[in-house]
Amino acid sequence: MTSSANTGGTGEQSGRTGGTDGGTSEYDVVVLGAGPVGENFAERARAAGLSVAVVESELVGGECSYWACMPSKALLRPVITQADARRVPGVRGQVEGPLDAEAVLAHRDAFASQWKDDGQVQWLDGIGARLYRGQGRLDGTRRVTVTAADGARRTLTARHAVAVCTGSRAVLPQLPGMDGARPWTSREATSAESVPPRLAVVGGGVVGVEMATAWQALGSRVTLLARDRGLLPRMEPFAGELVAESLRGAGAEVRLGVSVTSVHREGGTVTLGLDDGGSVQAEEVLFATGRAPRTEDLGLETVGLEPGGWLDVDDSCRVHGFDWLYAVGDVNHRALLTHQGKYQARIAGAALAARAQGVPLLESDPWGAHAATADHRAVPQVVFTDPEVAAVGPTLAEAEAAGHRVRAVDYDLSGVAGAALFVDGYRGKARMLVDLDREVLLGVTFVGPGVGELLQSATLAVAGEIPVERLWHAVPAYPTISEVWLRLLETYRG
Ligand SMILES: Cc1cc2nc3c(=O)[nH]c(=O)nc-3n(C[C@H](O)[C@H](O)[C@H](O)COP(=O)(O)OP(=O)(O)OC[C@H]3O[C@@H](n4cnc5c(N)ncnc54)[C@H](O)[C@@H]3O)c2cc1C
Ligand SMILES: NC(=O)c1ccc[n+]([C@@H]2O[C@H](COP(=O)([O-])OP(=O)(O)OC[C@H]3O[C@@H](n4cnc5c(N)ncnc54)[C@H](O)[C@@H]3O)[C@@H](O)[C@H]2O)c1
Repeated sequence: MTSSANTGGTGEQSGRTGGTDGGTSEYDVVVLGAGPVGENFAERARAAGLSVAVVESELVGGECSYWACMPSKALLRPVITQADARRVPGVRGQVEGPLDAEAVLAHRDAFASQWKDDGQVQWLDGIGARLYRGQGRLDGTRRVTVTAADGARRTLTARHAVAVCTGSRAVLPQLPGMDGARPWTSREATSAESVPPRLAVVGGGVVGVEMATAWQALGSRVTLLARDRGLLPRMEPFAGELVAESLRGAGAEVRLGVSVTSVHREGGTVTLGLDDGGSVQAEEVLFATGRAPRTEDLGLETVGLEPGGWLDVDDSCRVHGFDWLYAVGDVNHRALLTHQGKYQARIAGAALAARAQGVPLLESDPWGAHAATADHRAVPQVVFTDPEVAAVGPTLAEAEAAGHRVRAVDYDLSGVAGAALFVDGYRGKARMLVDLDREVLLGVTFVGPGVGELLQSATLAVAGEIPVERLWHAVPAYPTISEVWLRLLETYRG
């Protein structure tokens, strides 16, 4: 740790500057990528008194702020509000018309900060981290080069650590015709400025179902094409079933078990060839077919790692085989979620600080301060569709495959007074998984309107390993949707 860092300064020590070679600067920590994860890692390192350089090639705030969480949820919030309101007597008649798409898109633009990062740059400045704009690449042990847009290069060296927080990007399948098809990825789906008359969505994962929900409600005729037998294949099957039913009810076409074999654009129309011999036409096509790590142009080969792959890490998010290289957030493929990446940043930041201070033994046991245990045991996720899906921990199939003796306890949410009051004709389902050997919960899934805000109660139960006997004393308020907890526990206890 440097003395300048302890006073809250940037701790930078500069070498030569000028020309296209901007010289060398030294910091305790160099962070590659200023998405939510890089920002949080930088903040933790600064809080520990370490000097920090952050390198960003696009916008400070990352994918999440401009092309993922923020704009997608700003698009979806009006959709869900309208759908809920239409199910409440006395309100229904007041919200019958279509959404005001122009206003929704403007609301989205505001939540994406008009794709400007001034606010987040100011925040970085406020924590005393130094921002370098440009493409960062590893250049051997503890060295990073930064190439700015004008080609100017400088070198940063790290006394303690380099943290790779470069996130992920959308993957496009290699299909005949893809080159000229100008498909949407999640970036266009979250930032488009007008509503296409018809939108084909390929992929039934989270991006596919959320964007199908948003654009159908904004006025597109959506065809959702999923190659799996159900939507949201990584969640409990009833989640995808209820979301598919609702999308169809909203007017979208949902086709399951079908693969796209070709894509062809002619003028304003794109035609998708399907493996069942059929075809689909639309003005735009979104490929929501998963993510790849942003590691292909990162200089990984200079430290003996393969470019283009996910970076495998231990529970402190340190790359296997290195004592100075961390990989945090999407890029390590543990859980591709903002909140989980930020959690990793808090854990990895604490581990880095302890190591920098020479602490001899880290708290690396499960649930210790330096082990991102929740990544394995308690990852929460909300899918912002209508109905919402909120889940934490493994599904029944995953728990059984992992060898747990488990009982799934199901409850129809329409039987809960708070749910019936929430909207007319409430449709939803809850499942909790009880580990029969320890009598604690392994996982919980809720599907239904308004369940997103219930999820933290389930996360507390799972991460806290609260015994079922004690949960019995956690009395849910009447008449809220959370009374489903009582019903689940009653069902379990018989
Ligand atoms: C449409 C969509 C919706 C989503 N919605 C949600 C949601 O509701 N909730 C949720 O929890 N998660 C959501 N996610 C996932 C979430 O966006 C990611 O998990 C999160 O952005 C990961 O953060 P990160 O910091 O690891 O990476 P990113 O946000 O991808 O940030 C990485 C940063 O690194 C920069 N970078 C990359 N390479 C370099 C380099 N060589 N040099 C310098 N800088 C570099 C990039 O420009 C970027 O700014 C969504 C994803 C998508 C696609
Ligand atoms: N609300 C949220 O928390 C939220 C929202 C959006 C995204 N995310 C995160 O972003 C990540 C990326 O989401 P995603 O939906 O892009 O990926 P995903 O991996 O969740 O889903 C991709 C889907 O595309 C399908 N697929 C892959 N290749 C295909 C092909 N060639 N043809 C047809 N289908 C194909 C897969 O079977 C899968 O169902 C997820 O891990 C998710 O956690 C989170």
